[in-house]
Amino acid sequence: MHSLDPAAHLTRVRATTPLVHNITNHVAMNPMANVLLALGASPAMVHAREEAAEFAALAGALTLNIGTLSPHWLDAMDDAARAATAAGTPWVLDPVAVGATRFRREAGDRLLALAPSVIRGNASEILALAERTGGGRGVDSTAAPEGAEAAAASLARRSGAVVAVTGERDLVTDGTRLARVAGGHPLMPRVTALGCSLSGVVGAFLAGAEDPFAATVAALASYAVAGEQAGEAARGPGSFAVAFLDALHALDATTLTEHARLELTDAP
Ligand SMILES: Nc1ncnc2c1ncn2[C@@H]1O[C@H](COP(=O)(O)OP(=O)(O)OP(=O)(O)O)[C@@H](O)[C@H]1O
Ligand SMILES: Cc1ncsc1CCO
Ligand SMILES: [Mg+2]
Repeated sequence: MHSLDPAAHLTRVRATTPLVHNITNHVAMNPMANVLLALGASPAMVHAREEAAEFAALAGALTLNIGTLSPHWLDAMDDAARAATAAGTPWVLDPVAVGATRFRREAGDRLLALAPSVIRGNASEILALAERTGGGRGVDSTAAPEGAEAAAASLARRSGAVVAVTGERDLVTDGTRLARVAGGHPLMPRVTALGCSLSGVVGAFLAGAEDPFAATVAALASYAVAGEQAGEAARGPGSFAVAFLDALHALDATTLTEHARLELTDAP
């Protein structure tokens, strides 16, 4: 068993069916809900400003995603983040394409100031949020997590959040510890919103977790193992998307322990 024990976190998710409140983008809405259901969580996509704060206080975790943002949604996100923090509910920020436009940069800064528990993005997004470099190609990354280690660690220290950077090999840091998570499959970035959906899965693992760093590593490890297994069955992006839901649903604690490829070290 690994010292981070991802299997214990997966077992908790399955036993508790956490309610995950998501204010996500139009593209991710359906795939993300399906991924969360396949995992064994209970997703709810609730956006209206009139109810976002009230709902966030009921949920086990909240996730905010700026992928297809509008001013009204951003206000709802702000309300939801404040309500989550007041209720002690962990929340995840997914800063989609945060380097691309001024609106996204300002939204990223505004949500970052509300103290997310975890920030999960691709390498270009984390570089843009942390140090205004690494613009990416719209929502896609043009950088690798290896090049974002120092930026992720300093963002974690500055914000108090756990920072997860995904790509071929993911990394997770709380500014002190750094974990690398290998696995997944090259077809994963060929299916839209799998990263957005992963941010939802991180939310599910945060609900009721004592150590958000270990919970985030467990979420990414579960995704990596399911992705690897789906890749064996897939013939392309279409069949991969279906196989991935099936693999996540079938994933059990023993398989996760056997197949998770984790490295734990000190943050730079
Ligand atoms: N080349 C790759 N090989 C293996 N796994 C990968 C690869 N690229 C991405 N992944 C995996 O795909 C998942 C989504 O990460 P990615 O970095 O593509 O998110 P993203 O860019 O935010 O996606 P999106 O915005 O489309 O939702 C992660 O589990 C990551 O480990
Ligand atoms: C394609 C796309 N455009 C805005 S959000 C999104 C989903 C992947 O981030
Ligand atoms: Mg993304």
